[in-house]
Amino acid sequence: MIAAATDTSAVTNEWAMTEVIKHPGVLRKVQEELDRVVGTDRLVQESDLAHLTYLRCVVRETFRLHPAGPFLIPHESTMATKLMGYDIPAKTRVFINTYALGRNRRVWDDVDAFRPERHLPPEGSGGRVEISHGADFRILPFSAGKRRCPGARLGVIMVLMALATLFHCFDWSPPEGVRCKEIDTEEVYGMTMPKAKPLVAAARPRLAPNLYD
Ligand code: HEM
Repeated sequence: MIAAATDTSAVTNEWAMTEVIKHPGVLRKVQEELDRVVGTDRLVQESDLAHLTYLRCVVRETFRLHPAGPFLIPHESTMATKLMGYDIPAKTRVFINTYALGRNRRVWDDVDAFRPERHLPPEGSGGRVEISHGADFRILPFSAGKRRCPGARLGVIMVLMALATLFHCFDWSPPEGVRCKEIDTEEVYGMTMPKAKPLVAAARPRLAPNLYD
């Protein structure tokens, strides 16, 4: 339970930080939105999160490219079934490849590009960006159905809150001598899919000093 809650959130945060720092244009848009929604004279609160549309797109895009659970938890079919022409006998061990789902060229264009804008709801629709699978099941960061992650709502809040605070309070850049586009995105497969090498980045405060007390 503790690993299911902490490792998944930490891995997601590190991937989101990596992709945003690698793409300074995205960082600028995230910070513009934070300054517009939160302002610069207070810290982010949980009630702000629903209004951070672009940051929600960043998290959804992070889940598309770097799902914390690349093969979910193995499941077993309880009865024989047919799926897209394939016979699946009862008691078959089933793995759901969420990594491939997020990079499926029949579903997504420009699959390797980190482009949060692709998740923006149509202009004027007032739609909220769904971070879980939503109605279209095009990503499955928390799985779906009866064995779906029971901590999904909390997980989304934890990830959004951490990222919003880190991007609101600090400017971020790669360490001296490294260019943004050189930040590596090598991953390691396992129960979760962390970065192969931890992200190293420099933080500079961007709010008034009294907010850091
Ligand atoms: C960003 C954060 C999180 C992500 C991406 C995530 C993702 C997942 C995924 C993919 C599964 C497997 C579901 C399946 O295979 O069908 C899972 C299961 C689970 N998660 Fe999460 N999770 C997150 C946060 C949390 C939190 C905060 C908690 C608890 C407070 C939690 C508790 C669990 C538990 C108990 C299971 C096992 C459920 C079962 O087997 O029935 N998770 N999670």
